[in-house]
Amino acid sequence: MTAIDVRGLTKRYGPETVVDDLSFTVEPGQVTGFLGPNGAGKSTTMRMIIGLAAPDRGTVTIGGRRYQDLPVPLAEVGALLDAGAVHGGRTAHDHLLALAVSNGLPKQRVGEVLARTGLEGVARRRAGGFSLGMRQRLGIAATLLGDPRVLIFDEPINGLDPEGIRWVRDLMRSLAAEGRAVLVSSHLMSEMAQTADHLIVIGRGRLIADTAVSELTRTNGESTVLVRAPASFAPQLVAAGATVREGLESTLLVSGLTAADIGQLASYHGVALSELTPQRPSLEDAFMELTRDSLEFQGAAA
Ligand SMILES: Nc1ncnc2c1ncn2[C@@H]1O[C@H](COP(=O)(O)OP(=O)(O)OP(=O)(O)O)[C@@H](O)[C@H]1O
Repeated sequence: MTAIDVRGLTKRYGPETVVDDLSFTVEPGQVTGFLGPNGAGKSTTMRMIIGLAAPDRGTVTIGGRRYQDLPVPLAEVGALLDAGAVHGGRTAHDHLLALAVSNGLPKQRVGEVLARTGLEGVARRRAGGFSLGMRQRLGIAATLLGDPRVLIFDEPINGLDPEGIRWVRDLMRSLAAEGRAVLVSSHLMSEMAQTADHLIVIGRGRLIADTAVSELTRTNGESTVLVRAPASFAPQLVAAGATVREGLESTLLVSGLTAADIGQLASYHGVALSELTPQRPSLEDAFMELTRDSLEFQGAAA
């Protein structure tokens, strides 16, 4: 069954429509990346999914039911929208215990989620003194308390160090491998390329793309070819209609011609190529291409 089903979701704040007729589904067993430039409406959409904001139009269901109708919400969906929202005076253990008791969840889950998030050693320390990375782990531990089938994380790697980022990435992947649906927002495309199986891309509240990660990089983004050749070849490429940029270590990054075209051109001019490598467009390139028209502020052309 579809884990999260968003249909025609619309939210206005004053005159602004910040989420605009948005429809998508989040499937179990995979990480779905929720991407968009700042202000695109990702957090607002996530807040509507878990009933923290009311849509002006449209519906959201989790496993076929509205969040408000879930008997024990934490047992169906865990959401981390703001890692800072932890009672600083409580220990990590007591924070989780209070959550478990008030939600009618078994107390032994506290030890289990502390273990899963690597917080056992600091369980008796006050959360107020935690580093950002530890607070993030504690926030994630709370989402796992009810052993939910659906998990929602808003920018979970923001501000983390490389080790913390890797830990969050591995956890998301393992949660999906257990058959859970994982929706994770980010504006870091490179991160999503390594974490997500599927992508929902939005801009100005509207759906821009709903696609497998592999498909997005295949169909979007300008493809380039890395060429290693004598410098005299650059003007010949330009004359043949290519756009040429300088790459690292005296390489040329060529767009507008295929590798086969470049090979033929080199042969025609008697140029010896020592490398000719088509570059796969990065997810970052694909994303920039997709969202170019939906950015609120565009840098002026140099
Ligand atoms: N409670 C609110 N009242 C008024 N405007 C709001 C409110 N919440 C969000 N907005 C506006 O809605 C738009 C979308 O914000 P949202 O936080 O959902 O975007 P986002 O994609 O999560 O962006 P970011 O990556 O910057 O967090 C923004 O223009 C924001 O200023």
